[in-house]
Amino acid sequence: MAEPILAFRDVSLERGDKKILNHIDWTIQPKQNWAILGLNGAGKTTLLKMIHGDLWPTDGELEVLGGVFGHISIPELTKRIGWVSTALQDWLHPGDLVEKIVLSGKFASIGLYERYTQADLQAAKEVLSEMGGESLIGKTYAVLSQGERQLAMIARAMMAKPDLLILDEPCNGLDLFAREALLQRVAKIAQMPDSPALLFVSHYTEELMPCFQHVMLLKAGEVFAQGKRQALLTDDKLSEFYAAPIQLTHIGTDRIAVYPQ
Ligand SMILES: Nc1ncnc2c1ncn2[C@@H]1O[C@H](COP(=O)(O)OP(=O)(O)OP(=O)(O)O)[C@@H](O)[C@H]1O
Repeated sequence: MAEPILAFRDVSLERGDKKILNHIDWTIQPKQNWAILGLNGAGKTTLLKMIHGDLWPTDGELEVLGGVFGHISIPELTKRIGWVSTALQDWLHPGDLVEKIVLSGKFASIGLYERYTQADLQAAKEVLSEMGGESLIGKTYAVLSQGERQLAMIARAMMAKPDLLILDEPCNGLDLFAREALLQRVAKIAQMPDSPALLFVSHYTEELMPCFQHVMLLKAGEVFAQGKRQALLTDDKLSEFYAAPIQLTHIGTDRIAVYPQ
């Protein structure tokens, strides 16, 4: 059997006397795309930082892209992981051209410090166009809308041809239509023949596109439930998860929205 994209084996993380993540057992198999839902403070960002090698387990074993922490080079690992989050945007240089920001993804750098060729720059423009951002070529990052910035971030992540693409609340700050466009883009990436494994973190069930067939419900640092979306995105399971009465609305045939009752 092919090696998993990642495997948490009884992983915990403590800071002082606080258990931030508690006995996490979770495996992503190749060709699976996962979504993580959890309330504020559930531990989602901490979990992602662990996958990216920014935080290490205090207990248990963590394997990512075929390497077990403690036996792999973290800088080599992070080159294989694309990361899209609005937090990352604060680090970018707003005066840079969008295509150069996309190209920087190849070198996993903020700004361009490595030598690059015109062919590299052309490849960055092609990735940007492939992601639906052709009209952004030649613009500086500073003038882009939030939706356009997120698209550029996705192109930047894809530039490195990652094996795993983490989308950490990528719809933050997007209007209804920009959000839907971004979600459709994510669904298209999932359909690409050489698509990376996708890991999508959100607070909102309506953002979980059908390409996310697997879901983890994370609650207070523990896996409340994990598995196929049909089993988890239900009225009963989600009201138990949120410990509150909810109203669940179907959107089309395969998406749902949830509101407090
Ligand atoms: N270094 C740390 N020391 C102590 N507590 C921490 C540390 N880092 C995170 N925490 C706590 O761990 C919990 C989980 O934080 P985390 O940021 O992972 O949650 P989250 O699910 O991403 O939340 P949000 O949806 O609000 O972004 C929070 O209660 C947070 O205060």
